[in-house]
Amino acid sequence: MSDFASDVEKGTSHSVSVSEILAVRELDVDGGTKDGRWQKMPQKLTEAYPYAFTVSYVERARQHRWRCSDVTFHCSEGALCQQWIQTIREQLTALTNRPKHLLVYINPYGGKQQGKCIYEQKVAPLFACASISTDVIVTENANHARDHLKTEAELKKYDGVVCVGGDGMFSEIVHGLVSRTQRDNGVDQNSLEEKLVPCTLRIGIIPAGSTDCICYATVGINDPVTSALHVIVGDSQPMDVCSVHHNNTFLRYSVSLLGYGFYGDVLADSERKRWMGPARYDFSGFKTFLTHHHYEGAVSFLPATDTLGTPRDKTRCRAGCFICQHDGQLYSGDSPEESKTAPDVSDREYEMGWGVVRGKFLAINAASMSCACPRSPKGLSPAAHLADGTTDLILVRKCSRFNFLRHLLRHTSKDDQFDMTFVEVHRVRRFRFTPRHCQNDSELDLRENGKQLFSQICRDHPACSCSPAYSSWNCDGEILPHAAIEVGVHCQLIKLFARGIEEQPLFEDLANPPCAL
Ligand SMILES: Nc1ncnc2c1ncn2[C@@H]1O[C@H](COP(=O)(O)OP(=O)(O)OP(=O)(O)O)[C@@H](O)[C@H]1O
Ligand SMILES: CCCCCCCCCCCCC/C=C/[C@@H](O)[C@H](CO)NC(=O)CCCCC
Ligand SMILES: [Ca+2]
Repeated sequence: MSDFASDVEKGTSHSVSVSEILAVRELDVDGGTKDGRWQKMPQKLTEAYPYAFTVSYVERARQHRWRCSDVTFHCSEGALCQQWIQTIREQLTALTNRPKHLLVYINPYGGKQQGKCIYEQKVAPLFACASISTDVIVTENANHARDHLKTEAELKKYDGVVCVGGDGMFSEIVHGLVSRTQRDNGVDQNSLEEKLVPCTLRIGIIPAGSTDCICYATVGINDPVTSALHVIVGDSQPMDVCSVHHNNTFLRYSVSLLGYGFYGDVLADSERKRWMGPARYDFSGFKTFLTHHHYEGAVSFLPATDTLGTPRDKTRCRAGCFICQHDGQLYSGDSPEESKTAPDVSDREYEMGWGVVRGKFLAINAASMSCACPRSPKGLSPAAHLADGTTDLILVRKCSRFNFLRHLLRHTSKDDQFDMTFVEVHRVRRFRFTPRHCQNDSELDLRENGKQLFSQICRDHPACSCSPAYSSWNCDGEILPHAAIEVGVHCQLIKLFARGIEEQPLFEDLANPPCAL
């Protein structure tokens, strides 16, 4: 290296894995790069080492953030300099997991309506630097991206799909890709018994929504630059997808939260307040908490008895998760923790391996992943796994407002939100919900009429404390039209440009990172 000098401080060292190099650029003697960028160089240095190249690489910053850093190497011989550039380029080309051509959908109306600006200012320059070419579609209406992917998009041209938006926008991409894959392979989505065919294209999420829990729970932070860098290095994170059915008819897919009662009511109320932006969830959350409605019905579920780990253990799904690497097919040898610590199950019946719980519920939530988000950094089910083929079914029975508030607040602290007598949680592969007052096909009519009747009565009697018969299902931020549903988990049906949350080094001193090459 005697023919080289780097612009990194003398005496420090810095190693970068090739897999985290983003690009290498040749510099002109005057500091300009071939792609038009310009860099100031000390005159003494350029005299002794007139040839130079710059390596852009991933640098880790605080709280799971990734940043793009540059280091420039100066060289006295042009041929040697070219050799280095050539060798690094060859190494980068050999990384076959990296995308070269991407299809990008931008929702200009998600979150704070910053999607377009976030993409153009923070993401597009990074993709260009890494020589990734893109076809960009700014959506014109809801379901534009879904329908384009389902029917028109020439998927063979691409190495992945990127969505700029929130969980709802991601859900559109999932619906488009999964439906297209099943259609191309002749698989009937309506049958819960059918094994769905996994999607080959990976999906990248550039967070620009209101909750962005899928990004947060797979990367550890909602930061567009970090997510773009995970796309560039070609990360891959498999994810479970739930299919939701009603009367043997497919309704929707869910990757994060399926919530009836509290989260369904929050969503139904918040949809009318989209103009408020992300704050609509705080407003509707508070309002729904005050209404304190409960809903009666029966939940049947097929417990995942053959997996290692339970919803109450302290292990967390992190990058390279051992449990997810085995598709959730591991058997621990111990009896499941839930059978040791199950709360009052007096009204539960076991039939053919299925459990049944009947009662009045404030919330019925199924979390296929932790659902961690800035509002709740540990999430609805902190020990849930991204890709183990199970979902955590959380049943919150009717309790006092005070106790429900304690339960909700525990989502924001270290305390265990499941350690309460009125809460139970089961790791399941399938479940069904049947609301008490409807068990036939005319459910929807009954529901619509019932809702109208109820809201009329309650408008007439504002102090009324009774609950309506039905809530709605919140399916990743979309309202479902039916209360009675059956749900099955499809293990690792999709893949993201992510790697799961990386463990933080114990003694990280990021204000003073080690640096030199
Ligand atoms: N051009 C568009 N006009 C109107 N709606 C759109 C458009 N493009 C997408 N949508 C819809 O907007 C809805 C919300 O978008 P998105 O998920 O990006 O933001 P959000 O709801 O604010 O965030 P989150 O889902 O994280 O809470 C999605 O369900 C999507 O179908
Ligand atoms: C009174 C104190 C209350 C404190 C409670 C904090 C609990 C927060 C848990 C948040 C869980 C989010 C689950 C993710 C759901 C997403 O699929 C969906 C679409 O983006 N978002 C919501 O439904 C938005 C849901 C927003 C709920 C508030
Ligand atoms: Ca899961």
